[in-house]
Amino acid sequence: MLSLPPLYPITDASLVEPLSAQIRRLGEAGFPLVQFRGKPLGAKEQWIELRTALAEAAANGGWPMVCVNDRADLALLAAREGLVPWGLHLGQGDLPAAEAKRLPGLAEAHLGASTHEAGEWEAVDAACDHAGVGPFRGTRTKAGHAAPIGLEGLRAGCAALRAQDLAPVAIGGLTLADAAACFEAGAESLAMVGEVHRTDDPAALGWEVQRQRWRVRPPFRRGQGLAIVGGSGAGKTTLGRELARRLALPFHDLDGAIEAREGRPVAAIFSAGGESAFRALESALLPDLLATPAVVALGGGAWESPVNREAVRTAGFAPLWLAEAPARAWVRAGQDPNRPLAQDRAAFMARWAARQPAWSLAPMALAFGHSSRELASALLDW
Ligand SMILES: Nc1ncnc2c1ncn2[C@@H]1O[C@H](COP(=O)(O)OP(=O)(O)OP(=O)(O)O)[C@@H](O)[C@H]1O
Ligand SMILES: O=C(O)C1=C[C@@H](O)[C@@H](O)[C@H](O)C1
Ligand SMILES: [Mg+2]
Repeated sequence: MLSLPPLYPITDASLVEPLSAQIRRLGEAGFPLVQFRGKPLGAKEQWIELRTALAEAAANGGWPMVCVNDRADLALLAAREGLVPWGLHLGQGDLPAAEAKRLPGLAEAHLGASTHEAGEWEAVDAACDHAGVGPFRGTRTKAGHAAPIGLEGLRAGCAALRAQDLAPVAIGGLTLADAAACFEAGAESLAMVGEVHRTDDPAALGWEVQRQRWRVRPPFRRGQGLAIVGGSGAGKTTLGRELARRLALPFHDLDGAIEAREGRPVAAIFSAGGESAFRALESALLPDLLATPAVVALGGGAWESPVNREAVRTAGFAPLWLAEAPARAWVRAGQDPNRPLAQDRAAFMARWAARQPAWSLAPMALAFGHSSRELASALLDW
């Protein structure tokens, strides 16, 4: 099943703040995925805002990922400009997902559907990988909406979607107080409009919703090995060391293990044999670190290799994507002399954007500005 963030913010076109500014602000707050909902604005304004938002995200490591609501035409136009959105969310009356998938540039886009009742829950277009389930309750942000489904409806909808391997997204007037019940009812993610724009601290809201999800569905089992993946400077080594200490498991840092084995720093390995020599060492050493349960922090590029991903899977380790905002990671790792691929900001961001689809195969952990210690505590609070 597709891995989604615990909280999925949606833009609100009734606000004075332009949609592109909302997306920038939510990305900076630490949200990896935001839905661009431009209704009821006209096509011209929606297009300007969408293009601005996608261009800004592209220059910032593909963060946040943007899912376009309703407008396959605008998603297509964006893709034609090389600004392929993360996904496209389609309502019951919009272009069918299977047709949207045929549009040039959108074959890889994540397609979502809106579902409101039995019948719709069981018959989602096979081209989709996630679907909204709602409305949970009546909401002022959507006029003429379907009847509220409440907790029982949500439970039935989520079960039907999960049976089709679709990630269920609860939606419709949700607040923080609903989070635990919605996750217990089977939601993978909570979509919010009102609550996320009402608060003056959306990061705190995102953090609390994440905690609720982990309490209901821990991202790994005690005793199970953990493989932390994500970009350079995300904090994998720091978090990994902290988690290992608290779990009383060994800690291995893949970069550190390579340096110990080779007797020289990462930068020296890169200058002597190039990136390919380093990648070969990564793949050769990783299985040793996965031999017994441990917390393993992978290097920034290690998860791109299908061989390494398969090694983690067959070892029974739980992968965890430390999904940090790339702008924050750059401040920490940028121009570090021992990080050869973190020297030029534009190249760092382009690489981050290219790697994000692979990282996002793993369940994510979001820091929202918290320290590694706080993140470790939240991850173990179950
Ligand atoms: N949550 C956090 N808040 C603030 N600073 C952090 C956080 N996590 C890590 N840092 C700091 O950021 C820097 C980079 O962290 P770290 O080395 O753990 O990243 P990494 O993901 O392992 O990077 P790489 O892939 O290059 O090995 C360190 O100085 C660390 O102390
Ligand atoms: O982003 C990358 O590809 C890298 C990140 C570091 O962790 C090291 O593994 C090395 O510098 C390569
Ligand atoms: Mg590291």
